[in-house]
Order: sequence, then structure tokens, then C-alpha cells
Amino acid sequence: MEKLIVEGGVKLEGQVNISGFKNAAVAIIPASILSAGKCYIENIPHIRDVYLFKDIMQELGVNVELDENGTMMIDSSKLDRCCATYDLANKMRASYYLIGAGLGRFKEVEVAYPGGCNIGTRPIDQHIKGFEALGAKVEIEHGVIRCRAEKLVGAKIYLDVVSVGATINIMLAAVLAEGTTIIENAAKEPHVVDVANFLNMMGADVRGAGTDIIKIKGVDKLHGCTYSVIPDQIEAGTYMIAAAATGGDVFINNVIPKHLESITAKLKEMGVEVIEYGDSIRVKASNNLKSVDIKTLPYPGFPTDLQQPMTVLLSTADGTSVVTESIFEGRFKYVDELKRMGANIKVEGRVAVVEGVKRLSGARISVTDLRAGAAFIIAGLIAEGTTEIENIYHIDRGYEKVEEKFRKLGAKIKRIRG
Ligand SMILES: CC(=O)N[C@H]1[C@@H](OP(=O)(O)OP(=O)(O)OC[C@H]2O[C@@H](n3ccc(=O)[nH]c3=O)[C@H](O)[C@@H]2O)O[C@H](CO)[C@@H](O)[C@@H]1O
Ligand SMILES: C=C(OP(=O)(O)O)C(=O)O
Repeated sequence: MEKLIVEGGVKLEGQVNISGFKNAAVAIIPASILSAGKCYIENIPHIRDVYLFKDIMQELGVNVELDENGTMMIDSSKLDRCCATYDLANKMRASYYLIGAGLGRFKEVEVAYPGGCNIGTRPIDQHIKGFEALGAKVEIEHGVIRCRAEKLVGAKIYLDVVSVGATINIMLAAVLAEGTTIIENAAKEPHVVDVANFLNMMGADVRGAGTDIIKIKGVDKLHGCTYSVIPDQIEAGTYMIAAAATGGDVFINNVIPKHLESITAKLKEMGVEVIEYGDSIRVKASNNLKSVDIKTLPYPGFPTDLQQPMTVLLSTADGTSVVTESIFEGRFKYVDELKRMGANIKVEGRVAVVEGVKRLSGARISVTDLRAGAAFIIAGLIAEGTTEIENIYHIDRGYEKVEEKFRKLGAKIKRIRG
């Protein structure tokens, strides 16, 4: 078992380059099977979820190669059905995109129920509602989701909750359907737009992604293409928060500042200087951070995926902050571990009341999910003494070269076996 050992007390300084967006990559990779042509996807991060998806695709019979520079070649010309077993699909959330993509291409698909971070109940009823509206018959038996359709026909689908996964999955199923599909109350997250742009690059006709109404005119066929994944909004936000937490001065490069506006706004409210350049952001912090209230919301609101790092930042700010998690009811599980480091946080349901303390102290802690892992690294960086972080495979799901990037900023962090 690998662990991360973090020594606290260093102000982060220097430059960090942000990788391709995990949540876009893990949708674009399966989306590529909608075409039998070759796709070259650039800026794919070298992370565990991508490697898992590569395994899933290879197991399905797709030819996939990923080079060191992050270009993935996907050739699904030999694929004649889409069937993903429990062992593959259960390892990650995004495996559910094989349902939309497989249904779109073959009108028939079998995928085991998805896994992913344990942060709440995470139903998929809105995905199913969308597939059914397009004409598919959906059955769930023995943990396997089976969808079949004689043909898929465009429909108007109103999502009862704003769901990134359902929006993307319905887009995937609809691009080769007959007629026009309209998704109302669609998610507007940057990766929804990225997937739509990728689909259009393959010859699809998707309009309105990034607004809450997406129109998809079905086309007969898609072709291969070359596409580059957008920078990771959540990785960028994590380094912004880490810079602020350590009182550092960091240039975060290869970002789209617009995607980071909610984080920038909150950091400024706390008294942190945030300067935007074309494709980089400088975060320059002082040691006196003010408390602020946070409420997670669908984009352009504050992202739930940064709630955990943000709560760590607030744990040593002056005064009391209220953090409301409105997306995933189980996303405060990590707080018990933070308390072992001296944080003063009370959780009631979806609300955490954070009383800023003078300092955290290093402890042995265990990662509960991906973003909790990132949050614990930040906690270790601001704590007095040594923090030992266990179960770091969660972090490797979504952060490329994590200790290398933090070390380049001056952090004392190393990975050990034991
Ligand atoms: C691989 C990926 O991109 N993961 C992201 C994606 O997850 P994911 O796509 O699973 O999250 P959703 O946007 O679908 O979930 C948003 C909310 O809708 C609810 N819901 C969702 C679908 C459904 O059919 N029914 C339903 O009730 C969920 O329980 C949750 O409360 O968006 C989340 C919200 O930004 C992020 O935290 C995850 O990092
Ligand atoms: C929750 C996340 O991932 P997933 O949806 O893959 O579990 C995340 O990226 O923070």
C-alpha cells in the first residue's frame, strides 16, 4: 500500500501546469465509439480513471493506445456490440457513458451498474428517463443495465434534476437518433460543452451546450477526428486553493479562467489576490484569511468537487464559515478525518459549520474519496508536523503527477510504500 507523507509549513511558490480534464476525458473516450473511424484525443491526463477506461475499452474489443504526451488513439471499427461487466464498470462512475454511446451506435447495450466516489446515493433515473424517451426499453437485472431499441427517435426531455451525467449520456444516445432531441434543464458544466464540441467534430449536430437547453439533430453517421480535451477545472481549483491555504504565490498555467470564476470570487472574498491572465491565473495570498460561506451548486455555481479542499482552507480562516453541500448528501464523510488534525467542524445533514482554528496538526489519516484526498494534501501542507495519508489510490484516480507538481511548488511531499 502506498502512502503520501506531507511535511507542513511551506508556502507554495512557482508555476504549475494543469492537465486535461478528467471528467471530460472519461466521457469523450467512450463517446468515441459512436464512430467506427479513428479518433485521436489529445491532452488526456495520465490518471487511474483514464487507465481504467483504457482497460474497459480494450476488454470490449476496441484498439486503444495512449502515448506519453497524452494522445489517445481509439479505433473501434472492429466493435460489434457493447457489453461491460461488473468487474469493469463498477470501478468508476463514468462507465455509464458506455450506455449512451453503445445504445447510440448499436441500439443495444449491456453495462453493469457504475461505481465512482462514495459521496451519496447517485441515482441514474434521469439517464434512464432520457433513453426511454428516445424509444429504448431499459431493464435493470442483477446489477446490469440493458437497453434496446428498434430505432431511436428524437424527443423533448426535461431533466428533473440538473445532472451532468444524464445530460451527456442523453446527448450520446441522441446524436445518431432520427429527428431532433431537446434536453431541457441541461447541465452547463464545462465538460458538457467539451463533449458536445467533440461530438460536433465527429460530424454530430449539437447546439446550445453550455446553456440549459441543448438541441441535437440526429445525423446518419459520425466519422473519426482529432480533438483536444479542455484543462481540468477541478485540478486548477485545487491548486488555487492550495496556494491560498499556504499563504503562497502560485501561477496556475493552462487554465480557462472563466471556468474558475466561482473559485476566484470566493478566494477574493477571503482576502486572497487572484489575477487572471489569458490562460493562467496567479493566486497570491496573505496569512490572514477571512471566513466565507459556500454553497455548492451546478455550474456556474461553486463546484461540489471543490467543496472538500475549500473546507480545509476555511478550517484555519478567521471566524466561522458555513458550507452547504447541495449536490451530494454524503460528501462530508471526510470531516471526521480532518477533526483528527484539529479542525473544528460540526456537520448537520448537508451543512458544515467551520470554526477557524489557529493551526492544524499533522496526523495519520485515510482518504475516503478522490477530492477528500486532495483536501488532505492541502491539510497536510498547512498543518504543523507530519501528515501520513493512506488509501491514496483515490487521489491517483484524478490527479496527474500529484506529488511531482506539489514538489515543484516547494511542498515537502513524498510517496512511500508501507
Ligand atoms: C465523471 C463525472 O463527470 N463526475 C462528476 C459528475 O458526476 P455525476 O454525473 O454522477 O453527477 P450528476 O450531475 O449526475 O449529479 C447531480 C445531482 O443529480 C442527482 N441525480 C443525477 C442523475 C440522476 O439520474 N438522478 C439524480 O437524482 C445526483 O444524485 C446529484 O444530486 O457531476 C458531479 C456534479 O458536478 C461531479 O461531482 C462529478 O465529479
Ligand atoms: C466525484 C468525482 O468523480 P466520479 O464522478 O468519477 O466519482 C470527482 O471527480 O470529484
